[in-house]
Amino acid sequence: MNNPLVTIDNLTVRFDDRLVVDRVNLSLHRGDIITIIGPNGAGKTTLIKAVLGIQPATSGRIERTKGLITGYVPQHLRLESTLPLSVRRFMLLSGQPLQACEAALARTSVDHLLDASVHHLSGGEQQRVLLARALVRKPDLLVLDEPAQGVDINGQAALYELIRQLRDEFNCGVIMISHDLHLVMAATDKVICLNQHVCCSGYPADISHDPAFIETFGQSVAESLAVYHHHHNHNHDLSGSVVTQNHASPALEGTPRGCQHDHH
Ligand SMILES: Nc1ncnc2c1ncn2[C@@H]1O[C@H](COP(=O)(O)OP(=O)(O)OP(=O)(O)O)[C@@H](O)[C@H]1O
Repeated sequence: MNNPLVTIDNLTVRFDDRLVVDRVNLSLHRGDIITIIGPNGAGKTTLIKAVLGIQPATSGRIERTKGLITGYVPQHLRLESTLPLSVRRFMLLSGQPLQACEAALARTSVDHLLDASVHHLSGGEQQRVLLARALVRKPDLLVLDEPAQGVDINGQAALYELIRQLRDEFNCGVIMISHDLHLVMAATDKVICLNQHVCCSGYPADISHDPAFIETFGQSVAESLAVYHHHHNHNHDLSGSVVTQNHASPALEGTPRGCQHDHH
């Protein structure tokens, strides 16, 4: 196994004493596609910002391989709407030459939009332009915050396929957040279900049966994806915090709070 691009060890992030990420461990290698799923406010964006090095840890350790080049597709593209901005100029803001920008746009199939205004792109076009900008520096690690938002269902499948191809071409690692559970199950390698702490993680075929997954996403979603059981003995309240129960196994002492179940 190659050395990890990023290692996260017991990462905890609090905002004003509010626990948002709770003792998360993660390591990301070249070739990995890791998808983080979880409810709104579960700490997903905070976690990937920590991976990017733009969110400091309250405690724990984030280690990134020396010289790591990251490409980031943020959740929202916040641009001053009164400022005229073409795709060409937006791409050049990356500091890379026009030729590299054009090649990246061609790779995500939006090179025909070079002279279009970024303010007038459709949802799908915008995501592909953002992906091109993330690619232009030939990243070792692609970090994508809901890359398929605003993209229609056929476009979503194509986008996930493109991400897989890019992983192969660039031999990079990919970590992304997604709410498109069916596509995640079909198109990613490893899934982490986050609700402040890691509720469950593993390969899609396993995680879709995990009671922690069922608890987080509901029975009907889980049933549409499949079912199987292991012992899971914690619950979450509405804020996502773990509701302590009295029957935690002594054998699991020292494991992160809320992870008192077998992992797959
Ligand atoms: N810089 C910040 N200062 C204070 N609170 C923050 C900050 N960033 C995020 N939060 C809070 O931390 C919690 C987790 O936010 P985060 O964006 O990580 O969640 P998420 O899982 O990505 O949610 P969503 O699926 O809705 O995008 C939220 O309650 C959010 O309001």
